[in-house]
Amino acid sequence: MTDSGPLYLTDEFIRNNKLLKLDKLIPVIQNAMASVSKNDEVIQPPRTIMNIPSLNGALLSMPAFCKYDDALACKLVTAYPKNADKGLPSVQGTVLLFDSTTGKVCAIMDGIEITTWRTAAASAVATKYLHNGTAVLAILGSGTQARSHAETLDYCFNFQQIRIWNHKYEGAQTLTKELTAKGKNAVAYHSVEECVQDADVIVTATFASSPILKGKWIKPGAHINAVGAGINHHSELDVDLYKLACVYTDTMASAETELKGLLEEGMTIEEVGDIINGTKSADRGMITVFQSLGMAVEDAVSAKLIYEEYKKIKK
Ligand SMILES: NC(=O)C1=CN([C@@H]2O[C@H](COP(=O)(O)OP(=O)(O)OC[C@H]3O[C@@H](n4cnc5c(N)ncnc54)[C@H](OP(=O)(O)O)[C@@H]3O)[C@@H](O)[C@H]2O)C=CC1
Ligand SMILES: O=C(O)C1=NCCCC1
Repeated sequence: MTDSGPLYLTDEFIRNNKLLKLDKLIPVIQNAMASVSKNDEVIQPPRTIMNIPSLNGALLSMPAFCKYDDALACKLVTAYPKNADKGLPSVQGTVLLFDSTTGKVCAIMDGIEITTWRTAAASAVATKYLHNGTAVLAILGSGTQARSHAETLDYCFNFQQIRIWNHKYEGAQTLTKELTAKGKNAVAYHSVEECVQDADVIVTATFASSPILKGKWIKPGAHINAVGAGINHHSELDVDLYKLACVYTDTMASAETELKGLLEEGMTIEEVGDIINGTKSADRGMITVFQSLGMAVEDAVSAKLIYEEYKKIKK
């Protein structure tokens, strides 16, 4: 019996062959978020986060199984915030996709495309279920996640204006120019306060280790997708903002450890999946925060989608 070994799909191949298109990815991520909040459909142990302080880096191990998509996978991902100095992405990874019936590895995939788009897709789903307005999008940060969030949220909600702030203004200008070249009404800002004033939807996607976004700047009813993980996953927003808002996350199992600081402040946190499933209802008049942690099941269902799309083009 011959075995040619697992398929290997690079980020470039996934990107060039459009194996992760938003119209297919968003429903798959929505279903994964909903499934997490139904007890029997996802197996996803809290991820291992190995911080390496001497190197200013971290390695995360993220296994998951999703019954609905029959997706069994494990992502290993690193976060090295200073990598831009070396011309490398800050977040890099590899996803192993397994045959769930035998445990055999069927594909090895680079993890940048998956991480980039599944994170933005999760924010889009959260925005859809927690918010009504759609006029102004403000993005804090101008890196990979800022880009994918601009594209994905605009694809879903067709914003009238996209505002960009970055701690280095040149980054905001560069992303603004890219968006303008794609026909968007995009504006770069020097000040966070001005950038988020009257914004309907805000994204924070930075490595900031102390708050960059304050509650007093946010208009009532605005929705925030807090994506960045600096020192921890809740370092970009000030405590006043969390106190003003209804706070949601993707999985409480990870929140117990990764959002311990917020829980210890007495904050109530709920899963977006419960809102999708209709088992809880969102108060849409309130400021809402989706504290995105990132889930292994999102990687698993994205890898499965890529694999299925790959099989179609190879037929
Ligand atoms: N929730 C989730 O599922 C995921 C979360 N993440 C997190 O999202 C964040 C962004 O990741 P990604 O876009 O891939 O990274 P990038 O390196 O591509 O972008 C990082 C952005 O943060 C800015 N930045 C860096 N340091 C600071 C600082 N001290 N204060 C304010 N801004 C800063 C950078 O600006 P400049 O380049 O000009 O220095 C850049 O705009 C990270 O925290 C990452 O860990 C990533 C993947 C998934
Ligand atoms: O979910 C992920 O993938 C990540 N989350 C936090 C930082 C790095 C990647």
